Amino acid sequence: MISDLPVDLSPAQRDTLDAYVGQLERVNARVNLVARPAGRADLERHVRHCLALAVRPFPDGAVVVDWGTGGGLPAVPLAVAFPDVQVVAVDAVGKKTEAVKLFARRLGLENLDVWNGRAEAYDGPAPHLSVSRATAPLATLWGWHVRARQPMGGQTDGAWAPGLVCLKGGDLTAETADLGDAAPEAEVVTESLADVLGTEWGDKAIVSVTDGAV
Ligand SMILES: C[S@@+](CC[C@H](N)C(=O)[O-])C[C@H]1O[C@@H](n2cnc3c(N)ncnc32)[C@H](O)[C@@H]1O
Repeated sequence: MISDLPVDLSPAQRDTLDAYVGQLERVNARVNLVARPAGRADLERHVRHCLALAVRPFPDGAVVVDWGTGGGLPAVPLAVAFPDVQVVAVDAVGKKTEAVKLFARRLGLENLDVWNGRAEAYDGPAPHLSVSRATAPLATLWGWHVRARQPMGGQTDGAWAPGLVCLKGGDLTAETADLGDAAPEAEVVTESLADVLGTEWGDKAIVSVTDGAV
């Protein structure tokens, strides 16, 4: 069973994540969903990475859009961890969104929807929060979020504030500066994953972007 998760999950949720890893491994053999190597241990590592976003809860009832979900990362792990959140997995590639639809059906994830198309043209359920991993620079992600978002109508103590929460790696100086130029009102907070997942994750971070809108 998948271990060392940065969040407490029930045995049933862990079983679902295990089943997801199995499905991803099988489908990835014919549709390129996750970059190789993509053996079971690699895929479990991707799930662990995505669940770092669960260091803070997403508010119950929130719509959370995952821009550029690929094989469902982080959409699927978040839908498993937060059954009271509606997650929408967005990707431009139809084969990928078809695979994520299959996973949602097979895993019984009723809170996971899928939208196929380019993020720039998204007209699915409006996000209160957006998430993303390895898809686009911060300024682009923030632009997609702001164009599509709806107000949450308040903030939940301890939970992520309405806005963008994404997983990033490497030097973020240029990306953050570009976001500042495009959206001077945006506030960026970067948290090292070393604190969440251990020191070997020190080159990766959770980056959250808000602008005071709730
Ligand atoms: C490197 S993959 C990352 C996939 C997944 N988030 C992960 O962490 O494994 C980037 C994904 O973003 C999608 N993508 C890139 N630009 C996009 C856009 N403008 N609209 C929708 N999807 C996009 C690609 O099709 C691809 O599946």
